[in-house]
Amino acid sequence: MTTAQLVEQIKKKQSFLCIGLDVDLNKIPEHLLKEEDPIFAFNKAIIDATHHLCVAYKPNTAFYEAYGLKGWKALEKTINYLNENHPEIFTIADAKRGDIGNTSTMYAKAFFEDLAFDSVTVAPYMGKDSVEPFLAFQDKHTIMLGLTSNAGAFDFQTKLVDGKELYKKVLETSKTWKNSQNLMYVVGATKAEYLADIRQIIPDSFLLVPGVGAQGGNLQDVCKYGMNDSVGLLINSSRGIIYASKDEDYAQVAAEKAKELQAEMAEILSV
Ligand SMILES: O=C(O)c1cc(=O)[nH]c(=O)n1[C@@H]1O[C@H](COP(=O)(O)O)[C@@H](O)[C@H]1O
Repeated sequence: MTTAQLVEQIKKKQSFLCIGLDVDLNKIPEHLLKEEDPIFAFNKAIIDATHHLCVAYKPNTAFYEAYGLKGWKALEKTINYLNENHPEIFTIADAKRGDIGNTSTMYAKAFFEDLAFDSVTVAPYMGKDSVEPFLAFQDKHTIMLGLTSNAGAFDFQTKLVDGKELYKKVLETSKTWKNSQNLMYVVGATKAEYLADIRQIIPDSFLLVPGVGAQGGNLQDVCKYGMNDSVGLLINSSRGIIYASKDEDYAQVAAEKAKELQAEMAEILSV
C-alpha cells in the first residue's frame, strides 16, 4: 500500500487508529482455547468487529513467536485473512528487526514477501547497512524506532552525542539513506512533548505512535504536536482495545473501545 492510499483511507474512515494484535493465550476468553487455532479465532473476531474503525493492524511478532510453529501459523493466517478480506488495511509486522545487510534482506523477504505485510518495524542501532535492505522494497514501509515509549528510552536515545540527542541524530541520518522515502518512524505516545522537535526533523513522515491506553499516553497531546498536513499519524492501542473484556462479548467490547478512539480522532480531524 502506498502512503497516498493510506491517507485516503484515513480521510474516508475518519480514523488513524492502528489496533495491536498482541495475543496472549492467558488473556483471551477461555472458550476460545477449545478452538483448533485460538489465536487466529481471536484475531478474526477482533478484525471482523473493528475493521471499519481503524486503518491498520499491528501484530507484534513476539506474541506469535512465543507459541512456536503454531504461533507463526496463526500470524500467517492473520495476515492472509487481512490481505484477502481487507486489502484497504495497512498492515504492520512489529518485529523490530535489523542486522548485517544480507541478514536484513532475509528479514525483509520474510515480512514483505513470504508474509506480505505492508511494513515492518526495525531497530536502527546497527546503522545504514542494516536498514537499507528493508528500504529497497518498493511500496513497502520500514518503520524505524525514533523515540520509544518505554522508560528505557532515556538510557540511550535522549543522551547527548556531540551536543545533540542521539534520537535526533538517528532521525537526521536516516534521511540520507537510499530510498528513505520508504521510512516511517515510531514515537511513543508517552513522549508527546518531544513531537514538536521531531516534526522539525521529519515534517512529512508518517509516525507510528504506540502507548495510548495501557501505557498512559494522551491522544490529544500526540495530535497537537505530531499531526501534519496529511495527518501523518497512526495511533496504536493493543491491550486497551483487545482485552477490554475477557467474556464472550470481547469482540463487541473491543469495537466499543475502538469506536471511542475513532470518534475522538474524527473530532480532531474535523477542526
Ligand atoms: O514498535 C512498537 O510498536 C512499539 C514501540 C514503542 O516504543 N513502544 C511500544 O509499546 N511498542 C509496541 O506497541 C504495542 C503497545 O501495546 P499496548 O501498550 O498494549 O497498547 C506493543 O506491541 C509494543 O511492543
